[in-house]
Amino acid sequence: MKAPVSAQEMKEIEKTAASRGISYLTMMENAGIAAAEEIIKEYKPEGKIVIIAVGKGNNGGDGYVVARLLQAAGAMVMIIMAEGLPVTDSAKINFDRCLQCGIEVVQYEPQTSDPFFQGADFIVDAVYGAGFHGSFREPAASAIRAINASDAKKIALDLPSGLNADTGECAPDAVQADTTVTFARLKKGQTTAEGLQLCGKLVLKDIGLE
Ligand SMILES: NC(=O)C1=CN([C@@H]2O[C@H](COP(=O)(O)OP(=O)(O)OC[C@H]3O[C@@H](n4cnc5c(N)ncnc54)[C@H](OP(=O)(O)O)[C@@H]3O)[C@@H](O)[C@H]2O)[C@H](O)CC1
Ligand SMILES: [K+]
Repeated sequence: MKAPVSAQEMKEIEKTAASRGISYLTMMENAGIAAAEEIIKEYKPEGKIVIIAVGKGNNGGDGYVVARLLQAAGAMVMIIMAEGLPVTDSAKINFDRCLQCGIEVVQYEPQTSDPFFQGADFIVDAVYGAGFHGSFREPAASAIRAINASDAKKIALDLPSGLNADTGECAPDAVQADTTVTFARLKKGQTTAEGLQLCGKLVLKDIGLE
């Protein structure tokens, strides 16, 4: 198996792939397809309630792709934005695609959103991935507490939100995942005992970068 990488090393691998003609949008689509395949195989979400919690970066972008694919697979999907609208180009495109598919996308608001987290069969954690640093700030902090408080099975994309990709340091209240689907390479933070524990079952998926 290839060596685990830091967030910066992952960015370099993505940059090299981009220079070979794989667009960032394709990388995001491949990541979403890989995660959705694993969720469908492992959890059979057809007819189940799936809440996708998204951040504003590319991890959130992966979440928008997963939302579209799980809806196509027959799940009842709703997206909750924990940090507002997407800010990266690829995430914005996938946000628009979700709207075009008629997927409900709402802003996290504790009173209305927490019951959705409580009633979900599955929660996909796409709030933060390799770009996370520091500690949680509101409103994401409350959304992440609600995710952890839910009995739903939790699937994290790339890393559980709150796990530092480089150091394995875990923010207080970091998402405790049942399964983490990580893309292209393991991240260094997933090799520490605490980081690995937070990931639950860790699944590495090739997304065609190397
Ligand atoms: N590995 C691959 O080949 C691919 C990975 N993809 C996915 O992209 C993410 C990494 O995306 P990135 O946009 O770099 O980072 P994140 O989405 O994890 O988060 C970045 C945003 O979150 C903000 N942030 C970070 N920490 C905090 C915090 N403590 N509080 C509030 N906000 C925070 C950050 O803002 P800053 O300006 O403060 O840095 C960003 O806005 C990777 O994990 C994969 O899931 C791609 O899909 C392509 C293929
Ligand atoms: K995540």
